[in-house]
Amino acid sequence: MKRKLVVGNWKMNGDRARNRVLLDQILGGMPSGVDCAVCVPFPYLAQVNEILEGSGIALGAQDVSEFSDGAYTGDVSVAMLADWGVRFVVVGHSERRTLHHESDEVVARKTVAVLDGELTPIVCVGETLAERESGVTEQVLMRQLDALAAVLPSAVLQRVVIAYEPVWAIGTGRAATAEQVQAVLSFVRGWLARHVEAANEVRVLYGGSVKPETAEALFGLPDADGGLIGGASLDAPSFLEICRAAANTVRGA
Ligand SMILES: O=C[C@H](O)COP(=O)(O)O
Repeated sequence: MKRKLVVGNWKMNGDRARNRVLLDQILGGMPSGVDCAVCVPFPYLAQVNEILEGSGIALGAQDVSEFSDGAYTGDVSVAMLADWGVRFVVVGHSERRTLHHESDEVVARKTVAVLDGELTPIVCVGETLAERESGVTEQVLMRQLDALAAVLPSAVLQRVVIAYEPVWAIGTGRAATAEQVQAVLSFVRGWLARHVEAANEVRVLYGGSVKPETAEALFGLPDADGGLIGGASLDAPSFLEICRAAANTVRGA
């Protein structure tokens, strides 16, 4: 059974002093048997890279430009992220899709850029509450995933991490039920089976109000390979407990 991956997405939170305290606590309690990354705001990449040096916890970013360089004021390229030791890049988070109007095609092009730069994209997909209630969850996921397959050959697509994040569960305290999550993860796995050679090797994460109390049940689902954690990743005891839950689901299997 593959190790689970737990990724903390700090979103637009933190400052140098708080980052140091949070990471010292996390580094002091990180269990073995789980892969872990933290995706931090751009200004803190250098600081966090230095703190994480040699720790086994990977550094991640929360967005990237689809372009390699040039007149793109305010944007950050894949090469710049790699320069600071970044290994994972969240792409197409629903907050960027909504607040920055990122289309499926933009998300796909950013994913290509990340893969071209030899980093690992964590591509977020998920439906809104209105879409779920209208019964079009699978169509939405299919559209978001098909946009990736349109620009990525199968062998390259194999290297993405997919994060299923129902928009209605993000930051709301209302996590999807285990049944709801497994149904969608299995749909994603089925899509992968049609597009890549080794669908079971691709990591598929769940994100949306994951808490220490719900982590083990969610990560223990047949198609879950870990989680993308927002709010709870800012609290070291909660994040560590979520990481332990991820490690336990593998040990107990
Ligand atoms: O990237 C993380 C997700 O948006 C989940 O955030 P949350 O755990 O605060 O609901």
